[in-house]
Amino acid sequence: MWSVHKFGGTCVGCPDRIKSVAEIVVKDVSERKLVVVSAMSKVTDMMYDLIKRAQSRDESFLSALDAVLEKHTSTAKDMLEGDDLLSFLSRLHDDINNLKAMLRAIYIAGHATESFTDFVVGYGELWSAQMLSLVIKQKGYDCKWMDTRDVLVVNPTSSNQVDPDFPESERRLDKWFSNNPSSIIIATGFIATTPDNIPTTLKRDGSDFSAAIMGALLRAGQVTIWTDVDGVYSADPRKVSEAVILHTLSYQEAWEMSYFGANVLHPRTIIPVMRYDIPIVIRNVFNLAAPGTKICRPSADDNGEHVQSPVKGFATIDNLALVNVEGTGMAGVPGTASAIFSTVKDVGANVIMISQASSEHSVCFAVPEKEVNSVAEALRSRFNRALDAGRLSQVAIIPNCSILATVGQKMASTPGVSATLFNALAKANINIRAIAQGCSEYNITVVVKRDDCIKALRAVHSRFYLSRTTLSMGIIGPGLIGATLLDQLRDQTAELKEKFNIDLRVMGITSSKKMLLSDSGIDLSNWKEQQSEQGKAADMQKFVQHVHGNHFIPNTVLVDCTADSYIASHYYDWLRKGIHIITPNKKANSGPLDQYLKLRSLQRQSYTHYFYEATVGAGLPIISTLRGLLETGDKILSIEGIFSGTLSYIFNKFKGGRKFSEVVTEAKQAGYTEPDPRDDLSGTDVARKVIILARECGMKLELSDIPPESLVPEPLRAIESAEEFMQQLPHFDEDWAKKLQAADGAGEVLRYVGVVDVTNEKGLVKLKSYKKDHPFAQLSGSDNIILFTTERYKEQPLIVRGPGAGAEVTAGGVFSDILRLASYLGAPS
Ligand SMILES: NC(=O)C1=CN([C@@H]2O[C@H](COP(=O)(O)OP(=O)(O)OC[C@H]3O[C@@H](n4cnc5c(N)ncnc54)[C@H](O)[C@@H]3O)[C@@H](O)[C@H]2O)C=CC1
Ligand SMILES: N[C@@H](CC=O)C(=O)O
Ligand code: NA
Repeated sequence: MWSVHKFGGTCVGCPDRIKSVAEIVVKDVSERKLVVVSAMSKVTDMMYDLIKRAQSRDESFLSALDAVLEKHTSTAKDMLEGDDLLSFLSRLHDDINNLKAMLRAIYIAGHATESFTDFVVGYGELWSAQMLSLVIKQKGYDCKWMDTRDVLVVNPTSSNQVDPDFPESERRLDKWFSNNPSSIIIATGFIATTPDNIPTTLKRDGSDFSAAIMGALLRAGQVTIWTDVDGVYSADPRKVSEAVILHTLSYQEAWEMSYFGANVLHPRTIIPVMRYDIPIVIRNVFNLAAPGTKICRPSADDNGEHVQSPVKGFATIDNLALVNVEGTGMAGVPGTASAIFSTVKDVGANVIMISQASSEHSVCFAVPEKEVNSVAEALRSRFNRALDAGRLSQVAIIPNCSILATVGQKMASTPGVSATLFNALAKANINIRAIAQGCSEYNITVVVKRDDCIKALRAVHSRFYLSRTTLSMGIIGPGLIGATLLDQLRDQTAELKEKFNIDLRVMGITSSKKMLLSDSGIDLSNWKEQQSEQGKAADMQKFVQHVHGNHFIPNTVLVDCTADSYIASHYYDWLRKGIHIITPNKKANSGPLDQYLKLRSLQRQSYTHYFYEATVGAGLPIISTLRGLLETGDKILSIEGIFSGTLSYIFNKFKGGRKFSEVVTEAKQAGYTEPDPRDDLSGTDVARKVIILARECGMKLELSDIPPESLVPEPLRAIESAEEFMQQLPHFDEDWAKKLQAADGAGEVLRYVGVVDVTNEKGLVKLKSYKKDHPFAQLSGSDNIILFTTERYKEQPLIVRGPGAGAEVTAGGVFSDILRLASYLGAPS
């Protein structure tokens, strides 16, 4: 059984490499071996350059020819010795003399015919084949070299390609073997002959094609294509760093991948071997340990890939434009498509993909960008009358497009593949301009904006191949909650990556003064030092652009850990850009009603997520509980509770002769208060939470509809800074002591409560006294308690209770929103 190998120009680029190739050949234990070689790297270009110089009557073709001679002489001297060296050099000199004469003729004529050119460039292969065969012979093996022009017969076709004449080539091959019996043959790639014995070449990717034809002629057991990569990747590794080597591909898959720009093999290469089911193996000459990629007929246990995916790989083509021919006069008119595409053919443009909906009102197709204007012009002139009469409404061009092709033989008959694909694109906020899938189902092609292409490629690759959900995160406001969140992320990201395939990368952290940016993810163990040493002046626009513009991660989330309404005013714009938002900041949801409604309606229409569980009850599941009730059809009657961790703490601790101002200071130090504690004491923070829940229930309330009972002493309300307020507060301790005594005397406790009265469409926020056995009186620390009275929970309300403020629980609530987002985006649960 024959084994065929092909080594490209880089594999035989210098003496050492030629020696390693010889080593690989002799180590192949196959009974008989045929090795196809290209010219040494750069030599084919040097040969074309000789012709160019001679044609333009430039005498320097002589010195350029000397350089060719020198390259091969020194290579041969480095590897060969004795008679072998002498015979090679003597033949080389004869060849160079012949070339000199040929080039002189071209110089005189000022022109080179195609066959003359093919003859000249083919010398590179003749020399590399001879040198390799002599190196193998010197190792003590029987080895012959073959000028493939004696064997391989091809017919040129109209499209600058050639069709092999298999029967004639087979006949000539048999004859060649009877004259040159040997178990190792080194054959020239790229070159061939016409049936009239005129030298020709196999045109583009010729040497791979030579190897495939030889494989077919010999009915070889395998054709190995040696190159400088470990095999075929699931996507271009320069664009997708997580791309993996595919162990097997079917012929059709390899064909589709290579058509779509993946550097696999020219599709033509596959045809001859496919006919006889001969596997092609792509291997790395510089990494013999890598098994490579085997292209073959799929076997029953084909899916030895480490991830069982119906999709094998992804490829892209850039620099395309779509042409859309549209109009009501096309439907049901036979010949329209034929007229469109014959016009495109007349322009000589190549149609890369076609899509037509069954309403027949439009035909859309992709062509190379550089050809689109002439295509559109030709169509407008061809359909001039139809356009004038309105039967066609337009011939439109959509420029700057790219194709993303998803390839896999197992996609056929696997429902859900396209849904997953489109879902991954939707989640990365990528708009699809056109779609094509043939009924062979090997390939789903989508057209996207060129600027989106790499992001699209990464989104679908990670969805199918790695099922790893990668999030690019930007943290705004690293104060108490933000910094605690960063600590929690630091401690948990490795585990999330390993166990759940969730890859969280903080690409930026910004305070109001300084921002720290990273291209691959900030090391969270010392972000504070990095921020102070490398931080740049904060600039929200640049920050967002950095975190979102990073194309190597398909999804972006901004985490707003400020209490700033200015930051909240950006949410609309961010969501529109496809950026997900997570926040404990209450300002957006309790701000002006019209802006809130606009934000929610945008979010509901898009695939972008906005989560804010920590805005009410910090980490306690308040928003999610309410959502669960509403979405399952329960009817909320009222929500009542203690919503302020700060006020809960204050009234839990304000007893036994303690001073009011002291307890407030403690709450602030414990991290329960808002950045300005007056937001808590004034009841505004509770009013905001009541508004958030009321709006969640569909009530259209403004913050001004719920005037809270303020606990901020009247004279301190106008004070500028929070610090000064805290200094002045002790002056009012006596007033507070009296209030407390009054309640205590009545056997009651003070509690600051909020009520969402859904039945009467009202909200209420006030300080109330409760009997000491009331559930609200039983709390401790910063506990919140929230009672949901609903149709289903009417007799006994549904109660959520627990600490409702503080760094760890709040950051934990934000973190769990981040993980919810990851799971919405496809992370495993
Ligand atoms: N502390 C708690 O227990 C809870 C807090 N929250 C909310 O969490 C948010 C953060 O609270 P804390 O961390 O306690 O406050 P904090 O004052 O410690 O942190 C806020 C940070 O945001 C920064 N900041 C303000 N404006 C900014 C801007 N325009 N750009 C960048 N950074 C800016 C501040 O400099 C500060 O570092 C607030 O919205 C608060 O309502 C929600 C639930 C509980
Ligand atoms: N300051 C707030 C923090 C949570 O929203 C509170 O005290 O509840
Ligand atoms: Na919550």
